[in-house]
Amino acid sequence: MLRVAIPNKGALAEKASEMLAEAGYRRRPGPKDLTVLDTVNEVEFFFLRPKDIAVYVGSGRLDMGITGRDLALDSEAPVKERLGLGFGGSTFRYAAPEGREWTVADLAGKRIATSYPRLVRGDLLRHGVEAEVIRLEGAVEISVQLDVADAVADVVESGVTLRQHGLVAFGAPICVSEAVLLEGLDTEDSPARTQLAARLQGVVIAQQYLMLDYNCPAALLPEAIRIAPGLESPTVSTLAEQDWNAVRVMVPRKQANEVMDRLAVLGAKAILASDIRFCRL
Ligand SMILES: Nc1ncnc2c1ncn2[C@@H]1O[C@H](COP(=O)(O)OP(=O)(O)OP(=O)(O)O)[C@@H](O)[C@H]1O
Ligand SMILES: O=P(O)(O)OC[C@H]1O[C@H](OP(=O)(O)OP(=O)(O)O)[C@H](O)[C@@H]1O
Ligand SMILES: [Mg+2]
Repeated sequence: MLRVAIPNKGALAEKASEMLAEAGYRRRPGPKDLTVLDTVNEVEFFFLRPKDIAVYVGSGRLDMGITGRDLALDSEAPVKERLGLGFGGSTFRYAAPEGREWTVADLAGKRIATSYPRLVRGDLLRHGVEAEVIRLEGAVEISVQLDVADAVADVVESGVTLRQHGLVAFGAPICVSEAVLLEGLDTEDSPARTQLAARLQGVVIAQQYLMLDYNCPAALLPEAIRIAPGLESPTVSTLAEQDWNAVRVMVPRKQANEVMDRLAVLGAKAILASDIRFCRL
């Protein structure tokens, strides 16, 4: 039985559970259940605090886990990323009161509030900066106006919370994060482990790509394929109308409109984009 940790609450919990349900795994029956046994797929899920998940996986007591890359780094647990899951995206950044140009070197001798103390200490060490790291549980951005800290290091998603508290981010991001599927450093693949990773990858790709269908004069096909080359090679079939082809190709969701515009300008017709629900590549 594969033992897998899932966030029980917080920013990643709902999407992690939804992604596993899309991948065909059993849902948690109630919001307070701490374990779910999926006997069909030979997986037992443990619903844990996202901050603790890398610790459990690193200890070898659990085989895999879903949590944030930034949380896993801060845990310093011996784990590695098997797969990026494409949600829970954020950056982890220094920020300080607006009105002057800050650099990381300016943090020397300052008090820095954060919920990710090990991540911050490691980064300060790399920069050769000595500063006091103050560990807070949350609402870190308020610590500067309450004079508990001079600067913060925190998760930035939209940047709204920083702006609301008169702070500006500076320096390169300490971490560019997303939700990840983790496993221990020395792990052997089992059918259940390979299946979980492959199914989740199928959902990630299905969410990141669209299926594009279009009709195209045969003479324009090479140029059309240059515009949308697909993951491996587009499927090309012949239409009843002479010298026309029907083409089917996967395109990244973010580029879909631009690709459709370019195909239309080229002379393609009946360009249709549709969702992909699941896939195995
Ligand atoms: N807007 C956001 N706020 C907080 N965390 C976010 C956000 N967007 C993405 N994340 C990611 O979610 C993870 C934090 O999860 P966590 O459950 O600790 O969040 P939380 O909502 O702050 O929960 P709690 O406040 O109960 O600790 C990190 O990996 C972080 O990068
Ligand atoms: O850039 P933004 O979109 O504003 O998001 C980032 C903010 O959201 C999170 O706080 P959360 O609501 O989780 O509260 P917490 O600080 O108590 O964890 C995070 O810790 C930042 O404060
Ligand atoms: Mg939080």
